[in-house]
Amino acid sequence: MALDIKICGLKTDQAMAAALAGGASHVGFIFFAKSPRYVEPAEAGRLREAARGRALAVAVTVDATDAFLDGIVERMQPDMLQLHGSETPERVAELKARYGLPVMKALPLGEASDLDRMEPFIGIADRFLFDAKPPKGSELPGGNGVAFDWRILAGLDGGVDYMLSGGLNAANIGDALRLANPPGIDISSGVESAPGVKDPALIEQFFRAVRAARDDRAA
Ligand SMILES: O=C(O)c1ccccc1NCC(=O)[C@H](O)[C@H](O)COP(=O)(O)O
Repeated sequence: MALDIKICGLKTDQAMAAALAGGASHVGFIFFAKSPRYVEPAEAGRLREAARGRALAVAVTVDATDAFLDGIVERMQPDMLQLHGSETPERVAELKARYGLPVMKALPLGEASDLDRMEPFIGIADRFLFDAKPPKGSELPGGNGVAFDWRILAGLDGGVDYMLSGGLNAANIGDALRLANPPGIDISSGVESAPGVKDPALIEQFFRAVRAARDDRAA
C-alpha cells in the first residue's frame, strides 16, 4: 500500500528540497500567526513552486475567515486546505464549494471515543488528519510534538482516509506504522532543530526511518 507523507511547517528552500528529495507526497504551510512556523502567503506561494507536479501543497489554517483564506488561495495557490481549528461540517462544505479544493479536517484524539468526532464530517471532508490534543497551556492547536495512543486507529474502517500526526519522529515512526497501519503520516517538530526551524538532515533521517520500517514489514 502506498504511504502518503506530509512534511509540515516548511519555511525555507532547503527544507522544501529535503522534503521533495525524500519523496514527500504533501508539503504543508502554516498560516497561524502564533506559530513559529508561520509563513506569509506570498512567500509560501514562492516556496510551493518547487513542489508543483511533485507533491501537493497544503495550506494549514485555524478557524480562518473567508478574507484571510481568499488571500492565501490567491497568493499561494494551494492544492488542498487543512482545517486545524474547530471548523464545523457546514464550514468545511462551504469552503470546499468556495475554493473547489479538497479539504483535510484535523481532529484531536486522546482516546478511542474521540473518533466519534469524525462521524459528522464523513462524506464532507476529503481526508482526516488525526493529531494529539494540544498540551495544557499550548497556544498551538497543532505542531506540539505530542503523540497520542496510535493503537486507537488500528480498528478503523479501511475506507477512512487519514493522516496520522502528532509527535512523530525517526525513532518512533516504525511503531506508529506497525500499530496503526495508516494511509498517510504527517510530521513537523520531529524534523526540527528548534521550534519552527526545519533541519534537512532530520528530514532525510525521517525518510530513511520510514523506508526501513516499511522494508522490515515487507520482509
Ligand atoms: O505546526 C504548527 O505550528 C501548527 C499551528 C497551528 C495549527 C496547526 C499546526 N500544525 C499542523 C500540522 O499538520 C502538524 O504537522 C501536526 O500538528 C503535527 O505536528 P508535530 O506533532 O509537531 O509533528
